[in-house]
Amino acid sequence: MAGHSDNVLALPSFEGDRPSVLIVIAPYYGAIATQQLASARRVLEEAGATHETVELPGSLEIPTAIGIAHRQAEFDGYVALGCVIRGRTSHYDVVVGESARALATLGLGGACIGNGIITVENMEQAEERADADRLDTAGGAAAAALHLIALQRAMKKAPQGIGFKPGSAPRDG
Ligand SMILES: Nc1c(NC[C@H](O)[C@H](O)[C@H](O)CO)[nH]c(=O)[nH]c1=O
Ligand SMILES: CC(=O)[C@@H](O)COP(=O)(O)O
Repeated sequence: MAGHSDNVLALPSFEGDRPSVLIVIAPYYGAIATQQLASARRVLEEAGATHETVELPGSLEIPTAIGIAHRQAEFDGYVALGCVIRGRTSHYDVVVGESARALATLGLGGACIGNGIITVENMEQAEERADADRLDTAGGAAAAALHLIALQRAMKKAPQGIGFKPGSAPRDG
């Protein structure tokens, strides 16, 4: 199960061209991170993807790490895993908001990223979302990355037009 969805998509198949995925995790809460990693790896392996894992101190560093890997390595996609639990100050809003915004910006820039950063009010909510037999948000994030990789590959194979697109020629005058 991935989150609250009642209509989870089937994993894409890659027909021999195995995607390579980098898992970027901030194991801020150890037991939660262990569950997230196991679930994300299970989903990636079910789809035939290869994977590597890097760790960062906190979720705020995850987008920067993915940006570095996207510029300097050859991964097809990325799974961001972390757990942010609200404290007594506004720092929660910074970590949650900025990590989500930065990941979305990287995605719009062409990185295939599944965002599995858990953002919750308390540990009970975190445990429910990290549990592969309950909400399994890490598995859902791995699946999301795989779907984006499959989409990117399908689009690259789509026939490209030659010259101008109909109706796009510059108009006189
Ligand atoms: N409070 C949590 C953090 N805070 C640390 C930040 O993510 C970051 O590492 C720090 O501000 C230095 O840049 N990180 C989490 O992943 N989860 C938290 O609950
Ligand atoms: C998400 C956080 O940064 C938070 O856990 C830090 O706690 P606090 O806001 O009490 O400093």
